Amino acid sequence: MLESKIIKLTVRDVRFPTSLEQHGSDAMHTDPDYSVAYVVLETDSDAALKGYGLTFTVGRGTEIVVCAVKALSTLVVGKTLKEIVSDFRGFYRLLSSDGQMRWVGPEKGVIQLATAAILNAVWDLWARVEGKPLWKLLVDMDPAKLISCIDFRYITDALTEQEALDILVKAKKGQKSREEQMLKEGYPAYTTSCAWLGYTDQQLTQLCSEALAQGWTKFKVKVGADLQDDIRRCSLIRKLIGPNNTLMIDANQRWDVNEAITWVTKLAEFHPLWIEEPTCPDDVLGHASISKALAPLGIGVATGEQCHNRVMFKQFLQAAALQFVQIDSCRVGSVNENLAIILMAAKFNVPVCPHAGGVGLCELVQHLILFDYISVSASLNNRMCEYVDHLHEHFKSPTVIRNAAYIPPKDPGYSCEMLEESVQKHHYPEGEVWRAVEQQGKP
Ligand SMILES: C[C@H](O)[C@@H](O)[C@@H](O)[C@H](O)C(=O)O
Ligand SMILES: [Mg+2]
Repeated sequence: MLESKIIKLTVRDVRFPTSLEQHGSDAMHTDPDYSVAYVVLETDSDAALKGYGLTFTVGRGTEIVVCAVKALSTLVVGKTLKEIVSDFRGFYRLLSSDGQMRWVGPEKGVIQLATAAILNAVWDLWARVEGKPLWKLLVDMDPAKLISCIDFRYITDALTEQEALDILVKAKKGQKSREEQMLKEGYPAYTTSCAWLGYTDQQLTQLCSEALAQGWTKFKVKVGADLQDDIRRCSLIRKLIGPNNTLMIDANQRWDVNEAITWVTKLAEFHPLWIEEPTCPDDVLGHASISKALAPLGIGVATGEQCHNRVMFKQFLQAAALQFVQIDSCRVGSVNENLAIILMAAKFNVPVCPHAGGVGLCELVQHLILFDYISVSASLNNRMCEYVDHLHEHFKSPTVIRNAAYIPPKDPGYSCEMLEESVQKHHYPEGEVWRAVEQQGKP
């Protein structure tokens, strides 16, 4: 089936009106409608084999991403899966370095989100053809083959191919037992569902108490709009979860560098493990200053959900500007680029704690973090994967959480396939959900 040829790419604008109830709200995104550019690759295979992919976006931005996916589609349609995966590095370059399209990137912003959507669909297709969930495809793959999927251009000063290979070969030891452990216990998660910025104190209290009862021990709170509110909310949640559970705070890029240091210092009494996205996501040296200033308070800096590509992550790592690497399955160039980031994090000995939530981000990124544990880092120390309890019901193979841990998916593929009924209902603007929203006079 590797010979299957991709004969058609469709992409749809699928949005969920999450802003109506303030789900997902933060200091910078006050009314997010969680959305995806949803890609389906059709093949000429007898088995009606398809590959499903997506990238996460927010509301009106989706139509631009859909356009970019269409613009890249000619590079994938007509290729066989074999042609792609036998030189995956070359195919990544073809998409990311196209002579006319790269001007609107390169390897950043909308065009990189579109690249992610397409490549996620290709990886999904490949994993389906191999009959394995994506994490297992990666875990079983020969290290040299894995390395051949990565574009090392611009990162060899931080990580050479040989070093990457050595990391993978070294981590072969104990791989089997780590895989068994994951299948039994799952990968540890934290929840962001309790404390979106637009939630009332009452909602926060209720959701947090429910989460505690379900066994959650690690919680993330949105901060950054108003210091007094932050103090009140952090104090409330710290009281609810007690001194031994873990608290993280997330400012979604709200502050200038010095402001970040002053503000977070005032929240230090609540003992957050990390401050996430304190300032502009491109400001490597700013993050380094914040990291340095907050280290004596025992607070680390986490970032990555809006980090363009492997080159930015390289600089963050080189400058000791982050203490937690937040990979995102849809922001950078799919599995190919995330492999590079995961391996660089291993070289620099910085834990990977993925960003998830949105639509489908949990479904996808669980595969990458399982691979990280089983085949790269071999450690759970200071590591956990984000979980948000929204919109899973729209997926064919939704995430399974047990005892606050991700249970490894079993279905073949990259867990990107959505229920066709959900796609149609939420298709923007003609889906029935959006027609109803419009009739009620909401945005
Ligand atoms: C707009 C989104 O909900 C963000 O607030 C969200 O991704 C967040 O930063 C997170 O870390 O989960
Ligand atoms: Mg965040």
